[in-house]
Amino acid sequence: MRFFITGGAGYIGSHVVLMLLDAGHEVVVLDNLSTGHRQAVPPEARFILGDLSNTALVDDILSDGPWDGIMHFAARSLVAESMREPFMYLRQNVEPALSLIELAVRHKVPAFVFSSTAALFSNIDNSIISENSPVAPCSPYGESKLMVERALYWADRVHGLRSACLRYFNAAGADPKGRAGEDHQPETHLIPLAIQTVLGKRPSLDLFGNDYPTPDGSCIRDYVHVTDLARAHLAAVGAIGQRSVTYNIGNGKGYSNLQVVQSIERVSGRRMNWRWAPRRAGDPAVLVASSALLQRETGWKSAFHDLDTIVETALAWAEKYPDGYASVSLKKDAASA
Ligand SMILES: NC(=O)c1ccc[n+]([C@@H]2O[C@H](COP(=O)([O-])OP(=O)(O)OC[C@H]3O[C@@H](n4cnc5c(N)ncnc54)[C@H](O)[C@@H]3O)[C@@H](O)[C@H]2O)c1
Ligand SMILES: O=c1ccn([C@@H]2O[C@H](COP(=O)(O)OP(=O)(O)O[C@H]3O[C@H](CO)[C@H](O)[C@H](O)[C@H]3O)[C@@H](O)[C@H]2O)c(=O)[nH]1
Repeated sequence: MRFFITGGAGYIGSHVVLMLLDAGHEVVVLDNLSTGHRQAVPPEARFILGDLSNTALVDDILSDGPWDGIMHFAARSLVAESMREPFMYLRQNVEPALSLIELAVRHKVPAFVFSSTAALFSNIDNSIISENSPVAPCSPYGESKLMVERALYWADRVHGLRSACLRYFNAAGADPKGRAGEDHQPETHLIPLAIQTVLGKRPSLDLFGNDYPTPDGSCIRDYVHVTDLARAHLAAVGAIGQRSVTYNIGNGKGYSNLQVVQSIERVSGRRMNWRWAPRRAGDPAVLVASSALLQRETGWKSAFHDLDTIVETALAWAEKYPDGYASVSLKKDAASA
């Protein structure tokens, strides 16, 4: 099969690219490298440096069909940043996505897979979140993803574009073979920051908020291994067929921010300095997924069930590449692309 991947040089996109290539598929990646890394895209994939908002470029790429699907990862994706820059988030996450959806319709692409998010939910009653739970984003980031989900709904109703909206809960971990990992500059995610702290690359870690309605007062998140997440993309393409689908993707188990610190200390065998800090704007207290629908309809099951096994892979990658992708050399044939 042949896929067009936006944001394939990013954390989740690069793991999906690896999985598609491993399965023998053909992949074309468009990425502006704003938060991604050229080294994250293997030479077996075609890499195009460019911005999604360049509609002429995207039109040109899609003209070179036929395609079996588009996977759209490229976005701004930081909850806290979106609370400071709401219009930038709404504009940059929604406008290029609308153009891409229109082009997918025009070029008759049979499947559109969209990176949606748990940030669609406020979850005020701290329940397990299913696809039928009420959506109520706590941040402009979550709102921007909801807008794109709605655009995809209308693209299906009016034009028959079939899509999969995959609502990832918290992606974590690294490729078990060590070929890709998480490297954001600057890093804002809890697990990589805590790993950098335990490895002595940061003096200490702030945990945002100890007054949430949870057992230890810190937020609870559902961490799903990035390779399990990648597998869900292949499963979703298989499920699309004659209809559009929406799936929540997590492990169904929540870990508090404090438990994340404890897991990293346990797995690494080292202690880290951390302290409580004020709440971070835009954070719901508890986000835990029910992925029962995805499991029932596609047979998907996570291979990494508990946080320690997820953390092990993230720690292994961080130890192998202490400066992230800056420590990874660009393969010779990729450098010329
Ligand atoms: N990381 C998570 O836990 C998580 C959870 C839920 C949803 N998501 C969503 O999954 C997707 C991937 O997240 P990630 O963590 O891999 O992020 P990331 O920042 O690592 O990857 C995004 C990639 O898109 C590229 N990009 C951004 N804007 C672009 C543009 N205008 N044109 C071309 N390329 C562009 C970046 O350079 C980067 O390579 C995002 O849409 C994000 O909102 C992530
Ligand atoms: O230094 C830090 C960083 C984070 N946190 C806390 O750790 C938890 C997880 O935060 P992350 O920044 O690691 O992840 P988010 O839950 O904010 O967001 C991630 O998962 C979401 C879905 O749940 C989104 O889609 C988003 O793109 C993705 O970055 C939050 O309570 C946050 O406040 C800290 O306490 N200290």
